Amino acid sequence: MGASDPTVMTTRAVDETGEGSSRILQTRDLRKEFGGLTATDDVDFSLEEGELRCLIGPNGAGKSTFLDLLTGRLEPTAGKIYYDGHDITDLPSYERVDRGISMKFQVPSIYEGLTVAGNLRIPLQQVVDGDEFEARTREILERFDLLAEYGTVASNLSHGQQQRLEIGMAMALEPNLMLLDEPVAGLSVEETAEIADLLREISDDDGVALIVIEHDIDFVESIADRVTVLDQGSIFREGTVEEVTNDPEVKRIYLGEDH
Ligand SMILES: Nc1ncnc2c1ncn2[C@@H]1O[C@H](COP(=O)(O)OP(=O)(O)OP(=O)(O)O)[C@@H](O)[C@H]1O
Repeated sequence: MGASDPTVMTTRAVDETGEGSSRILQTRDLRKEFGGLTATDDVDFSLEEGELRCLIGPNGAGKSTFLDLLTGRLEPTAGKIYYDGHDITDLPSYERVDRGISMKFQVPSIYEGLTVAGNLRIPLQQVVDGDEFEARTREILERFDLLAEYGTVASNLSHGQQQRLEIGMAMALEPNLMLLDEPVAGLSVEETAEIADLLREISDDDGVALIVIEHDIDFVESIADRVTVLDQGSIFREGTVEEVTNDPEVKRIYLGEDH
């Protein structure tokens, strides 16, 4: 996609009015500089509703910076972010959350001193009335296989359970787009498979679009609809898992020749 491509301009103009596009997210020339370093280099990215996209790339490629721009944790140096047809570039994080963008960061952001149910109540109280509260808490805990841990203090959960709780907390907000930074880092094979199943379900059954940053290429292969490869702040390749993992240039910069 180039800035001079007239079809891109037309699609985006329609998108801004919210008409006729199934894209949940688009960025336009999105740029982030840190001093003299360009971490995000004029990125044009788009994501369809309900799509599960993995973001891969070498260390320092700009993956976390890109996600932080989408969440509003970082302000872009230039460029635009469109969500559901609307320009959200200048919206603060909490308004993005209100509009349906949920985030799960690399470092678990659960409250370790609260019980599992207590953690879930924090996002739930933003969306559910008193009457439904308890039923909805139990429903989510059951779905994320945590009902037996209802009263457990979160610091006593396994790492895999903590990750599931945090994804459950993100889902409690009934998002349309969920952003996850390395959700299976440090998990066992079994725990990783559980998270893979959950993320596929969230995309397939709930119709939530997901962007998942991940280094574990086997995990990427098991979940992604499409993959975006970032390198030096730019989109290097985009395609199906097969297209991307079989690309000799991607193998060279990222996967290693013998993958
Ligand atoms: N707050 C910051 N101040 C200065 N430079 C930063 C800051 N955050 C990131 N960078 C730099 O921006 C570049 C992109 O970093 P980023 O963390 O986005 O990459 P990444 O692809 O997520 O890497 P990794 O896979 O190692 O997490 C790196 O060169 C990094 O050192």
